[in-house]
Amino acid sequence: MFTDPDVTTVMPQVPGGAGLRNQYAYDKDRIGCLTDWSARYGDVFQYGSAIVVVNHPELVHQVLARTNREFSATVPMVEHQQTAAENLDAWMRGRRQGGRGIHPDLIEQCDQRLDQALAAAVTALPDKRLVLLAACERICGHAIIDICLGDEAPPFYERTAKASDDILAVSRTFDTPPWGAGRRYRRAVKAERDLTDRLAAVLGRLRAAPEPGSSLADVLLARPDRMPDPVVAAVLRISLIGGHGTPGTALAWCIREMSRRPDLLARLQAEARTAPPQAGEADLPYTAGFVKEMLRFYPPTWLLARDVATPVALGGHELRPGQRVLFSPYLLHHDERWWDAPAEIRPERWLGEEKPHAPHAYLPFGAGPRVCIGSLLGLKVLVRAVALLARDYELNMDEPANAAPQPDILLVPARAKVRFVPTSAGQDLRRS
Ligand code: HEM
Repeated sequence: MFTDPDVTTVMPQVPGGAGLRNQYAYDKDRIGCLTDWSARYGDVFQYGSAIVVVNHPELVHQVLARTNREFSATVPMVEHQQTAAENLDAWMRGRRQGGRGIHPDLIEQCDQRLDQALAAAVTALPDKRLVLLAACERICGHAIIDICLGDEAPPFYERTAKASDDILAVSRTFDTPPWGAGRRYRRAVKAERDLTDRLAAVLGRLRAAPEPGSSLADVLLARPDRMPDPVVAAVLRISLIGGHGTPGTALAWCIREMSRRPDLLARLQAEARTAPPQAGEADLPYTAGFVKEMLRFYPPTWLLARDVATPVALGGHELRPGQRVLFSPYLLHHDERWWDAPAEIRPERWLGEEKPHAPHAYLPFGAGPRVCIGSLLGLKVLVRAVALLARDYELNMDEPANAAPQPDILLVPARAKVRFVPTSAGQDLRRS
């Protein structure tokens, strides 16, 4: 447990601050630099005057738990809001409704639809070598759009992919340069509005001619407490966008490791091939452990940020507005102080009753008031996608070892190609 010292101390600084030499070193090897600086300067240090890096689970937890108060996070755009405070308020109200919208009970109702959607998404991929990341984004994106919109899904596939790219491009990171931000921001606003308008039209049609169905839209519209349409549209819009790039990136890491590690693949195949049809996560414990381990080893959101909103003390240091706090789930997930043998990929570590890590040291979905709202849905999509691919496909990946981690806005595998070849065993199982 980390306890704040009573006395405020001077924060260690990276010598040379945010100067060119450090920026160059950081751009060459972001994770290596942050790891090295943490080892040299401790769990809280300053990089230039504006950036504070925090690398202790207890302190990161404090920052996440105090978000929307002493710390602020980027707020997704909400229509018709005049001020930042109104926007935050509207977003948090929408989030609460959205949290209800993708409640576990509702996700359960979509199980069968999800399996069909995943199978259809993989089958629809061209039968040739494909860029791994793009293929995985398509699989997860299509599946989530299908769960959300049912028969209304197809016109949304390409638009959501574009909106997701445009919105990701305005996400703030350590190094986002200010130039071009206006144009990028306008593009993101336009893409998001376009989705909102199209969703409003879909909801209008579904309300006018309701059909019992199993998509998330059907489930939300059928709720007895009648959620207002703009809220249903907001839940669906954030689910479409959130369900695209990040789960796609996580699936790409799963495929890379399945291609590199025949021992892991054999266990995944054995479990998937003996699981009952419509298997739930309880029938796929090793697969679920594998997915959690992949999210530990390669957290797509490897670096998160919060801005200091009011003067605040953290770990015995005074922080002031204008400073940004950075913390890396990747660093926490690979730290021997909080994990046993973190450099090894071991799905088994997740099979026991106890959590395999120190408190607050596992953050693939963030935490606190701005935790990911799609964590349950994201996990479910990944577990079922991995089971489907292990059961029915041979994964022919070019040089998986070359798909090295690239820490950009997300932690993505470097350009690698894969071909999904249906196996005869898988086809027999599907027919039976
Ligand atoms: C493996 C899959 C996923 C991962 C690793 C992931 C990760 C994350 C993380 C780390 C955050 C918090 C960012 C921060 O604290 O600044 C976040 C936020 C968010 N996620 Fe996910 N996510 C995943 C899937 C999804 C899905 C499927 C959805 C949609 C249903 C979704 C919707 C969102 C939304 C709307 C937010 C913003 C919450 C807010 O700012 O209040 N995510 N995600």
